[in-house]
Amino acid sequence: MARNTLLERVWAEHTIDGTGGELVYVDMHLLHELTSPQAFEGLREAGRKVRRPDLTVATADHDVPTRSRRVPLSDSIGRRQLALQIRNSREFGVELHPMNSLGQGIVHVIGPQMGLTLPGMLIVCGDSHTATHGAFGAVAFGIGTSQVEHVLATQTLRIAKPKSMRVLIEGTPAAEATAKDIALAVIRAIGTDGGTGHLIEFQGDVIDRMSMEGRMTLCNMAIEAGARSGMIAPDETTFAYLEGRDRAPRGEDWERAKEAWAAYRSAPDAEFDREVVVDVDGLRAMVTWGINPGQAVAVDGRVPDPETMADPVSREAGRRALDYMGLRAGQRLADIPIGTVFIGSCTNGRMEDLRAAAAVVEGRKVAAEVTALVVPGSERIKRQAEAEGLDRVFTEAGFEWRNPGCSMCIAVNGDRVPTGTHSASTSNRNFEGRQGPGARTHLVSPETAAATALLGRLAGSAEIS
Ligand SMILES: CC(C)[C@H](C(=O)O)[C@@H](O)C(=O)O
Ligand code: SF4
Repeated sequence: MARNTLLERVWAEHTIDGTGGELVYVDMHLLHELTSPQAFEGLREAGRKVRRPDLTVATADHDVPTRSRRVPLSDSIGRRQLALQIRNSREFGVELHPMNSLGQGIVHVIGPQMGLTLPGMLIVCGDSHTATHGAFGAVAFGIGTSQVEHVLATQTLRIAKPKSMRVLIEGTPAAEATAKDIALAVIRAIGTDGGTGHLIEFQGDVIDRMSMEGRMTLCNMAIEAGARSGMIAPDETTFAYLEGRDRAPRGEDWERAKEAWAAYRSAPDAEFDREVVVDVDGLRAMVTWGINPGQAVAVDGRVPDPETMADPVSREAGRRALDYMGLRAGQRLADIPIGTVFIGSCTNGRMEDLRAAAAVVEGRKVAAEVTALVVPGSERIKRQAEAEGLDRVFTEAGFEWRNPGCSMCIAVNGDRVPTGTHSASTSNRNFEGRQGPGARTHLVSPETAAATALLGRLAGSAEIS
């Protein structure tokens, strides 16, 4: 039985007395347009209100077009969902950051950016990558549409506590390895079902040194290791990120909050339901070669041979991956021609990601055969990047500079990878068809995506000098 862990502590604080721990209170409910219309419809039919509109915030991200905001949406379901979101938010008094507003962005980007995401909170959203918010020491996880309705109506959720799992990251990665590369290494090590039923707490010196953006990238991908969520104990890095954010506490409240937050950590003698150590010593820039995020190797490596894999499940998955990806065992990753490069998503669409990619791109040109796009994670990030001149760095190199949204992460509004061609993408999922029918996705860091765009083949940023 787990005890004295960060998860246990936050969970206990949210358990509603007399319910045997099965009912928890929700501090922040985030909404997007895809998984909320039916939930509001349910409320309407039952004649109910939103219990705590002050703890409920909505944004438009999945369906928004990123090319031009003025053109009619090509997708009529998307158009309907966006219209319903506006109507529902008005009718139920929910704060909405719609398309073309300063607050708009991918839900997992705007929560932290606005200071809505704070240590010790219990946060839910009808979206699996809600795990991202765990980077602040919050318990944050995705829920289904019927649960969205339950939270809207009651501000509570009936749910069993996940098991707790410690992933201790050890060793010193190579300078080129980013949080994304560490995330891919973790998933490769523990498997895409390695975290099933658990909430992962990441620990170790690498985590202590990691920026908030990096921690969000890592927690974002905990879900791709099968976990319910990811979590990192708050520290000075967390506080420095939050200080002065719109909704973060201020003045004396800030001092008091910081003191309280410092206690959100697993005790030295904490017992987890499961513990694993992942060694990232010397880790290089990583790239996926297959159709799940665990099928990853160093970018200067070769496509593995499934026939040499001891585990029959991995062998079969490897065969299937090579078939879908059109790759041969032993082929150099660097020989795969890349037609599309996508920098964006809730995994790697933040300021630090855009700065890192721009530093690689600056003064260089995108290879002739590559279509490359940068989609900032939020409108504020877009404007900040423009203030820093990053948009010009990208556009002068031949990248398209888009409006914020989920975009090519999930192939909406025509932001697709052409069938049968390869993309380098900073998103988090490389499942068959994820970036369009027959699209062949390679997951990478922003730096690797940038270098790949310049060379027209998979390449780490170390290759650009
Ligand atoms: C649409 C939404 C429910 C989905 C999720 O839950 O993750 C999406 O954001 C994704 O990344 O596949
Ligand atoms: S950016 Fe991608 S992973 Fe993130 S919420 Fe949007 S569709 Fe899901």
